[in-house]
Amino acid sequence: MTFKTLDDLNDIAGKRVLVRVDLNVPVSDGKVTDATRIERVAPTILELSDKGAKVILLAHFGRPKGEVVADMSLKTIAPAVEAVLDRRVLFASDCIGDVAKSAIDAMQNGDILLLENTRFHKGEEKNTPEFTAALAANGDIFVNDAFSAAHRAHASTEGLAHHMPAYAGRTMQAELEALEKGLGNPTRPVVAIVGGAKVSTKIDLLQNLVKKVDALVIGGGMANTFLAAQGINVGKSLCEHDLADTARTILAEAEKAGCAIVLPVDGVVAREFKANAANETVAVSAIPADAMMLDVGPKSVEKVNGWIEKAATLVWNGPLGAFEIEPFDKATVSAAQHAAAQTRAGKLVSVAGGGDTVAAVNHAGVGDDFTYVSTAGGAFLEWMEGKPLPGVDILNASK
Ligand SMILES: Nc1ncnc2c1ncn2[C@@H]1O[C@H](COP(=O)(O)OP(=O)(O)OP(=O)(O)O)[C@@H](O)[C@H]1O
Ligand SMILES: O=C(O)[C@H](O)COP(=O)(O)O
Repeated sequence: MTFKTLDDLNDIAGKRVLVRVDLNVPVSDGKVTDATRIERVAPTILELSDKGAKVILLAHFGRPKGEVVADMSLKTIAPAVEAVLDRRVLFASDCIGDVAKSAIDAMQNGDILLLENTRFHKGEEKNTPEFTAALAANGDIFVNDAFSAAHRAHASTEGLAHHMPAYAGRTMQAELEALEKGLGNPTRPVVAIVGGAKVSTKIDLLQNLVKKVDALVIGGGMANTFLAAQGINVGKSLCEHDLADTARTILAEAEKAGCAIVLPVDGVVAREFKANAANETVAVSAIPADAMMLDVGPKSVEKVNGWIEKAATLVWNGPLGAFEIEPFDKATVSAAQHAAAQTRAGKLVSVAGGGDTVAAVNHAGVGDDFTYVSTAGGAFLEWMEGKPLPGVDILNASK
C-alpha cells in the first residue's frame, strides 16, 4: 500500500479540501437511525477543520440514478452530521455549478460544508470527464474517507483523484491497515468464517478464501447447500440444491489448496422461522424431513471456537445462524464472544464486515472488542473476494 494520509498534508489552512465520505446511513421518518458511518468519518473532518482547511463534504445517499429525488437529499442527513461533529455544518443544494461555488466562496477557514447528493447528476456514476471537472473546480486537494464506496469507480470516489493530489482519510487508512492485517499480509494460521443466507451471493468470496486461508468455517443457511451436496438430507432448511456442483467444486479447490473446511456436525432445527419456535438439537445426519436448521449446534460451536483458538488471524462475514430471532442467535453470539476474548488477550487479529455481520457482532455485545469491524458491505465483500477496488487503487497510484 502506497497511499498518502493526512500525515502527509501540511499547511492546508485556507485550502479547499474535497472530502468523500459515506453518508449512506439508515433513515426512518426523516431521522438517522444508525450514525456509525458518520461517527467513523468525524475524525478526518475535525482534523482537517482544526488545521484550518475549508472542508467540503461529498457524498451519495441512496440510488437516485442521476435524478433529483427529494427524499434522497443529503439535507436530511446534515443535522445528524452536525450532532456527531458538534460543529456547524453548512449545506449547499447542489454539488457543482454556481450554487456550490458561491457556498464555497463564502467559507471561512475551518468551515465545514456538505454538498448535495453527488448521485443527483448522471455524471457521478458514469464518472464523466465533464462532471469530474465540475467537481474538481471546487477543490485543491482530494481526501477519500469512504472505503465503503471504494468499490465504485465514480467521479467522487475515483475520478477526482486524477485532477488533484489525493489522500486517504483516517477511516480509509484504518480500514486498509486492518484489511491488510486480515488477508493482505496476515499472520498465520488464518481462519475465515463465512455464514449468512445463501451460497449464490458469496461464490466468488468462497473461491478466493479457500486459496488464501488455512481453514474456512461455513455456517448459516449456506452450510445446508454444502451438506446437501455431500448427500445429507437437510429437510426444509434453506438450501440451493442447484448449486450442489458449485459447492463440490469449492470443496475440491479447498482440498487442493490445503484449506480445511469446517462444516456443522449438528444443528438447531425448528418447524417455523420465528422467535422462540419449538426447537431441538440434532446431528446433521438426523435433520427431520419437515424441519429446517436455523442455527449450528453446540458441538459445531465447540469446533468453531477451537479453530478460533488455533487462529492468529480471523476474518468473518455472515452469521452462523438466523441470529435476528432467538434462540437461533446462540452459535453466532458464542463464536463472536470467543473471538473477542481471544482478541482482548492479544492472541488474535479479528476483522469482521458486512451489514448483518456488524449487527450480529454488536448483538453479541463485542463490537468494540474486535480488532476492526468494517461498516462496508459491498466494498468489504469485493475486497475479500480479491477484486480490485477503484477508489483504493487510485489512492495508491496518486503522486
Ligand atoms: N440457517 C439459516 N437459515 C436461514 N437464514 C439464515 C440462516 N443462517 C443465517 N441466515 C440469515 O442470513 C442473513 C445474513 O446473511 P448475509 O449474507 O446477508 O450477511 P452479511 O453479508 O453480513 O450482510 P449484508 O449482506 O447485509 O452485508 C440473516 O438474515 C440470517 O437470518
Ligand atoms: O451503502 C453502501 O454499501 C455504500 O454506500 C455503497 O452504496 P451503493 O451500493 O449504492 O453504491
